[in-house]
Amino acid sequence: MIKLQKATQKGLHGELLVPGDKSISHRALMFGAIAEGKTEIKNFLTSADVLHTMGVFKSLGVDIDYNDERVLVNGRGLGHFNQPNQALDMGNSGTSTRLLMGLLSRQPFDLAIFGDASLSKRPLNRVSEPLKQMGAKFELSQDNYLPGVIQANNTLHGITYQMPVASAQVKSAILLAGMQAEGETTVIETIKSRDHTERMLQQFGGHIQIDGNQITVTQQERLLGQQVLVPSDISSAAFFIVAALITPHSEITLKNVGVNPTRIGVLTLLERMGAIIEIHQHDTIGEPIADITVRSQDLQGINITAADIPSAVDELPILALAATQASGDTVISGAEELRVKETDRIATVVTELKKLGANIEETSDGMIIHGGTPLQTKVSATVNSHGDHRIGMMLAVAGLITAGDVTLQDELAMAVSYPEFLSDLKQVIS
Ligand SMILES: O=C(O)C1=C[C@@H](OP(=O)(O)O)[C@@H](O)[C@H](O)C1
Ligand SMILES: C=C(OP(=O)(O)O)C(=O)O
Repeated sequence: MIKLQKATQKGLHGELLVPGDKSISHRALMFGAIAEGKTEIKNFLTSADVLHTMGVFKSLGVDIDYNDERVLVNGRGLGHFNQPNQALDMGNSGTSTRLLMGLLSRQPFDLAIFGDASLSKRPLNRVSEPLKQMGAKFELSQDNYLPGVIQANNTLHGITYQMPVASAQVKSAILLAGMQAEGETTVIETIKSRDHTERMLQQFGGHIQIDGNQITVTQQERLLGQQVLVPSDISSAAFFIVAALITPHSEITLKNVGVNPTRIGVLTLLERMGAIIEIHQHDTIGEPIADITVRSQDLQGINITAADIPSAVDELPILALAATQASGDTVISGAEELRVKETDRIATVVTELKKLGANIEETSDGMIIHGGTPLQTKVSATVNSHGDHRIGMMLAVAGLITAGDVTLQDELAMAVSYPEFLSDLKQVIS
């Protein structure tokens, strides 16, 4: 439990390099492990979720060496893992679980998998169903949840799969299995989700065909170890971008942020709300990177609909906070996916922001935020992350501008994606 810091009259200032991208760090370990030769990863995120992916590969016999400068993965090639002598711990990480169910769906031995209480409530049939159509075998609690077993299996075959839900985890699981399957595997998306798996497969020398929202892979002969530079995580930068926008007299620059077009929904939505965001893009290979500068600014409410959600899915809690300070209403719809994240993020955002005086209502697929309400507590308020890192960080940003004392419970959840968040926040408070 901690007492949240407030912004001063001078606002928030400074330059920050937020940690490496979580989605890309998971994938760099995965591709490094199945490639031949060494993969060196720089600006790797050492947060709890990614360390669970690393732990899984160590249990599977992959030699991984890491220090503050870099991670070195000694790849074993596809299908050359050792049988682990314990169940694989996925912690709190949906990305580890779902991507590894695809990557490990063709192994000569059973793999028991488990996760924490939150992860054990998150649906897995969205990946197990298409993977079973490819020949994979799973035993899951109530056919849908952890704990479970990825059963021994030596053949996979390609499928064509029209995605019923916009999810990069589902798409990636199918592609990672498709790389080990006979024939072609095609995934068709209605709304494009983050494409880090596709980009990294290309970087590691794999074959992939991308035609609009249709992605096809075939069995990969061999992938070769690479140098991977992980951009700073836009999902982490988003907390500082909104903090600067809603705290008077602020100006913050975020360095080397990943601005992959499938991830920048938070920037385009804030721009629709009236924010002026300076984006200075650098030349890079693989993933685009930019320095982002933002100053405090008046915002207006907007409508956020289903087509906007995939590229901003993890940023909706912090966007909801921005909307409490905008003039007019913000209506978020088509966001039912938020109900199956680390918490039901529609319910937790609404419950916790109400404690700080926000005028916000829950709907079945989103929320309505009546903006322009100053955040304040009568005397003091205690808010709770509910064990969800993004809810904890959003509340810490809300605390900056809330009149009255705010205490945050379960702040340690932030370590899932951003262990140094509170000290970085302290650094920009003038
Ligand atoms: O593929 C990924 O790395 C992720 C995909 C998203 O999940 P869904 O695929 O469930 O939308 C996102 O919420 C998660 O934080 C990371
Ligand atoms: C939803 C998230 O992650 P995951 O699905 O990997 O647990 C997140 O980081 O907000």
